[in-house]
Amino acid sequence: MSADPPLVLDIDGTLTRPDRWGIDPRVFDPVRDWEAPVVIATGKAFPYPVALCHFAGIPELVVAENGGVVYTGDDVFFTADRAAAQAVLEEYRAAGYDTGWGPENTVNRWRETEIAVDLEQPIGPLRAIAAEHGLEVVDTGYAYHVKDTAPNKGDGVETIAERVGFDLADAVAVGDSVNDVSTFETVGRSFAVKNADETAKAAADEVLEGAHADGTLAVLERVRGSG
Ligand SMILES: O=C(O)COP(=O)(O)O
Ligand SMILES: [Mg+2]
Repeated sequence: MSADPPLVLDIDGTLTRPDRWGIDPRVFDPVRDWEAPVVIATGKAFPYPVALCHFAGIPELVVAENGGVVYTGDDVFFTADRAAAQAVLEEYRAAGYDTGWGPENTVNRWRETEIAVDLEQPIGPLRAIAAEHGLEVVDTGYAYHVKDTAPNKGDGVETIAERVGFDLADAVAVGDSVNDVSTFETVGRSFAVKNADETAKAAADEVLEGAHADGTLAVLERVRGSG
């Protein structure tokens, strides 16, 4: 029997339940039993994917903060710092807005290279202030990410592949939004779940019939043993 291909999985919209929030519990078993590296590549802050790997019982191979933080299991790489995004937030606040997460939010508490803003907040002034600072705002459908333009998930996945020693051409990625496009461009086979945004759908090799974890689980079943 041939080996499983290396996997690159996004979290929100990809491993989640059809009602958007929370990991679909059905993904834990196939991910834990996967006989190849599984990389979690997310826009969420570093502790979230680390905890997901921990509780799933798999090695911690993590691209967090849209590529701002990369963890190979041995080394942590930071490809941006938070200062510029923090300055954008201060200016956004001075203009009368805020992140929308509340005063003691856990969304940004451990975020080291970018700032996330709730989708309910006005994006116009956020984009304008970010642009003045040379930063971009990425809308994942789950948050606005104020970030340096350089980091992306795909480069992070490449760093992990080099360190762990797998071939990117063999890897399979599943994702749902614009922040997964760089991943899709980096791996051999890419899949967008049905709920994916138009940018992710256009970049993927294939758009799945299943939404959220339904789509992802179907891919896992299909590519298992095909590596
Ligand atoms: O943090 C977000 O906005 C989305 O997270 P994701 O990249 O895991 O989908
Ligand atoms: Mg996502």
